[in-house]
Amino acid sequence: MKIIIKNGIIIDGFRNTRKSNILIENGIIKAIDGSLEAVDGIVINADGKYVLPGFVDMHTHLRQPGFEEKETIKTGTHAAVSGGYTTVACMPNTNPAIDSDVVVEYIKAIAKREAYAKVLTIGAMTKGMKGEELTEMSKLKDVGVKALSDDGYPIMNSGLMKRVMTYGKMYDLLMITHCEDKSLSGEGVMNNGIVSTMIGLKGIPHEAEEVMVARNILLAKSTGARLHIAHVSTKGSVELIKQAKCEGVRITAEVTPHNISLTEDMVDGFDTNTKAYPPLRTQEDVVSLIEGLIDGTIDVIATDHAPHTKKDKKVPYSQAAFGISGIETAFSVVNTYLVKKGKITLEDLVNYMCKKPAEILNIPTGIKIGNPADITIVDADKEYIVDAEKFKSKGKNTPFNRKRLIGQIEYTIVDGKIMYKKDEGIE
Ligand SMILES: NC(=O)N[C@@H](CC(=O)O)C(=O)O
Ligand SMILES: [Zn+2]
Ligand SMILES: [Zn+2]
Repeated sequence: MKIIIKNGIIIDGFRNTRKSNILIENGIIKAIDGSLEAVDGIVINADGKYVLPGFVDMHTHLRQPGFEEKETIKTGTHAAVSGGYTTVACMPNTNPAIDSDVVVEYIKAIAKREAYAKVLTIGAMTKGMKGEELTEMSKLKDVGVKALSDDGYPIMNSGLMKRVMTYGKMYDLLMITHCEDKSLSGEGVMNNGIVSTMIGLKGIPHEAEEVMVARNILLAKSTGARLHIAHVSTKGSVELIKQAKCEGVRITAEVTPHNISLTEDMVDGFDTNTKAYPPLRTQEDVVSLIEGLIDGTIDVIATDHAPHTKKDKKVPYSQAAFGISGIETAFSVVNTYLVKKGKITLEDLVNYMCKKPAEILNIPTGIKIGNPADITIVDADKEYIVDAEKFKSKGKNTPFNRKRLIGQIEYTIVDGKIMYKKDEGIE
């Protein structure tokens, strides 16, 4: 099957932006040429649109197996392509956790049958994510996990974390850490500060994150493991990561779209859709996270797509589940709050949402001849009002509901197949 994408502005991921045409054949980018003529295949008119490499999300919760009422591999990847993502790496906090080769194979089998996007797996660091016993990393590596993480269940025991990193280094597996010192975050449900005091909710202090960022940096330094800090949310963490990079520690980091666009003030009103780990922080933190992206301290924007049911969220704030369903709004949030405000360019967005995560996960990316045809076409100026009820995700839990955002996904092409087209359900 052939597809030709005509007259779009191509941001190829190699800092070479130009107006041209792309020919896709047998799932591969076959030619990029301004003089390409129509072929006997599908012609997509991308005039006035941007043609980008497919987004890569290195932090997605697909919930299957075990929490299919929140999301499944099918609905989560349907949401992914409607958000412009062609590859997602799924976190292991499922039930059972992704802590053995059997669970990885199970996910791969379902993804092969049902997924709209490519699914990579992240294995657990400890069995059942209990923070007690290491998983069999060599087996996980053999079945293709891209990284290890106990996301959601931070490993409090430093000795154990050091052993995880020592073995992780042996198998050259990326260590993705959710940095939260439970003894400091305690019963907290939002950022600890003026707002939490005013509205009477228990706070999570910034040092709950920073203590663990610092510890994990020290352990990565001594073991030589490759460390990736998940969902960085504070100014102090940015400073610690910056210093670690200066010292040559093998470290990368990500931020979420919500942590670089919203602040703790949103919690006033008790909308449980603002509740996530890490919590929405202060304006000073937001500024520092964006500076971190710009100066290269932070490498990646990852969604931490964390779908929950209405039942999980329709409870008092303190009891609601942590997490935001974010994969369908990620592009427009980053476009609205960063690109349209002149803080970063669309080329930068491609760097944070395609290039860097693909490099860290060691998968091909970018629009160049011979690469898999993973392509997202966007209208960067189109405004729309978010309607969570229309999400493909089962999780309608978004703090952006009914907000006006700029930028819409027009097409998402995975391995040369159109997996999403705006206004048209592709089932
Ligand atoms: N981010 C969240 O608030 N929740 C995540 C877990 C996590 O990423 O820590 C979830 O699985 O629901
Ligand atoms: Zn986490
Ligand atoms: Zn997560």
